[in-house]
Amino acid sequence: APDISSDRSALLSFRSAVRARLPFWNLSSPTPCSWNGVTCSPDGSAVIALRLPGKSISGRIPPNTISRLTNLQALSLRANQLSGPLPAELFSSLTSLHTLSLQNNLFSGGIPDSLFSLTALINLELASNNLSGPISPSFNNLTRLRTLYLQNNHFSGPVPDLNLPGLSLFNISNNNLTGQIPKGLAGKPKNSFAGNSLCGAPLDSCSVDETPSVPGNPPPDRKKPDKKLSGWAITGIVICSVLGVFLIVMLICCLCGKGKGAKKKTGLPTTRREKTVATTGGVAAAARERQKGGGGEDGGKKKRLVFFGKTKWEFTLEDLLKASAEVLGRGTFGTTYKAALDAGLAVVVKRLRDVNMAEMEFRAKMDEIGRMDHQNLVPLKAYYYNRDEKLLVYDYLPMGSLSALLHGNKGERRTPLNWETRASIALGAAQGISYLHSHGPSISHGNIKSSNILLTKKYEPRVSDFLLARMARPGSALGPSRVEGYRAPEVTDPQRVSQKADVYSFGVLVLEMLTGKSPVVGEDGFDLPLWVRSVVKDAWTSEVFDAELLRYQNVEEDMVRLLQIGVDCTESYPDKRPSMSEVATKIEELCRWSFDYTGEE
Ligand SMILES: Nc1ncnc2c1ncn2[C@@H]1O[C@H](COP(=O)(O)OP(=O)(O)OP(=O)(O)O)[C@@H](O)[C@H]1O
Repeated sequence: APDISSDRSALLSFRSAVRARLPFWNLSSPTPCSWNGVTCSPDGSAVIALRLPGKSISGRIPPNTISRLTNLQALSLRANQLSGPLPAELFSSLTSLHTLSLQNNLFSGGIPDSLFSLTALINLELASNNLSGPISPSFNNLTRLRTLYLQNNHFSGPVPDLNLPGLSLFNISNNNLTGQIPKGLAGKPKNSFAGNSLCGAPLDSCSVDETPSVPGNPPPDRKKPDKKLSGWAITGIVICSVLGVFLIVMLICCLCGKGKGAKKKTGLPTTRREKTVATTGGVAAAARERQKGGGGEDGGKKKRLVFFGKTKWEFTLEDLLKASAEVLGRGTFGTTYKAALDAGLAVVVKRLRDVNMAEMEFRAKMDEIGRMDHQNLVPLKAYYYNRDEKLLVYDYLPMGSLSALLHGNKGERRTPLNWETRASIALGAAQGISYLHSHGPSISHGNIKSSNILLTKKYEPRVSDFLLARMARPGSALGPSRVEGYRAPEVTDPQRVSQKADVYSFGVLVLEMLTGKSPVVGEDGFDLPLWVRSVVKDAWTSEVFDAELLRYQNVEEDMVRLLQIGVDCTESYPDKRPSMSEVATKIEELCRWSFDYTGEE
């Protein structure tokens, strides 16, 4: 029979064996049921869940501690520094486990067979460790499995044919897996398999030599020892590539030197972050081309940039054309460049594509955008219009976008965003959007997402790209894939995004900031608000937060409050969503409460 005092002593042995930042446990209490991270059965007779994510627990899981919690149904030790082999001892004793999360640790070696005896398992998360060896077909024993996360490890060999009807969240990306994806997994999203040497649906089909030669054969277990490249071959390839790139660069330089003034088909750089060769300037070449060619009727005033606000320094279109440009990316409305003007000033130029607006209408629209003036918006500095070329000029924000910060390279040089910064970014963005909404019920941003939240050096947010959504030609680039994750369910026409739909997108953004998960996961239909709701419903709330946020102790309750705001904003029915100004007020209250936010610079 369950005995809470023996569970209590098991927890205490665990606690003394790990010198971790464990939460406060009131040791004078006779039962552990009120201890932080501990959940008991309703009658208080046994510990059924232990959740200690992000508590700096390192080394091996101490034997004969957690394994004595034999009624445990949920165990999360994710985002710690646990190492050594996966705890086989634990798996053989915790037979009631339905959720096991050991994600983001340093476990190594293979998966012990005892794991496959945990037949009650529903959620299994072993991602982001150093696990290796094959993925065993014995996963088929875990017939109730709904989540299987094995990504970011070193698993190798073929993918077994898994026949688990309930499996909805599945990811084996970024391993060393090879061969053909079994038919049973063909319906899973592409991203689940990325970063391996796999072929077959949903990825590209296997080339002829990779498919079985006799029809009906099982998928080949591709053995490719002969395909391995020797160190010398790799060195050769690297040297050739470097030489190749060098030659191409030289060639471009020569062409540009000769071609000054001469017409080139296009001066636009094509690759991301590619620097164009000075003076032929990326934006320049194309714009100049159009001016001379199609835009011949333009004269006088029409050639000028129209400036807004108090600009200390006005530059001319010529200055812009002379500047060297760097492609920042291709967005919904065209290509975005960073242009370095003389005197060390940098601006961002958006070359609009697919905008077929009459001149009057376009200029009126620009005036409307140019009038928006708020500390949390990226102001439109200037614009240029002629029939074939429309340019928008903004300030350049050197810290880049929130999206890049959240999902960009998680290398060591990167400063993780702490709770205070994230909450302040959410607040500033809410205030910026709320300011836009205050200009009338028909005014909405239309394209709220993390790549449109730019940051200053002090990590203050500036919302960009506002009011542009309505300019996209119907059916043009505002394609579903890029914005889908943020788009409210009722939106059918991306040109008509209501304020309540903005609130929905903002809610997704808040959930993105808290979970660290990108809502734009591609064609796999991952729905961030739905996922957060399902995890919260399972009373598993602390599991949703980004591992980086879990370092910050004592703010979990505040994080849950912000999470609730994000959940409220993403209600399916627009009328149930709060207004943007309500959201801004709530987040401001939360910031004042959580870290003495004063609202002053
Ligand atoms: N003013 C700016 N300062 C610094 N980086 C910027 C600025 N404006 C845009 N960027 C960055 O340039 C890249 C391309 O931006 P762009 O707006 O063209 O595309 P997007 O934001 O990905 O999509 P969309 O067009 O739908 O908004 C993005 O990474 C964005 O964060």
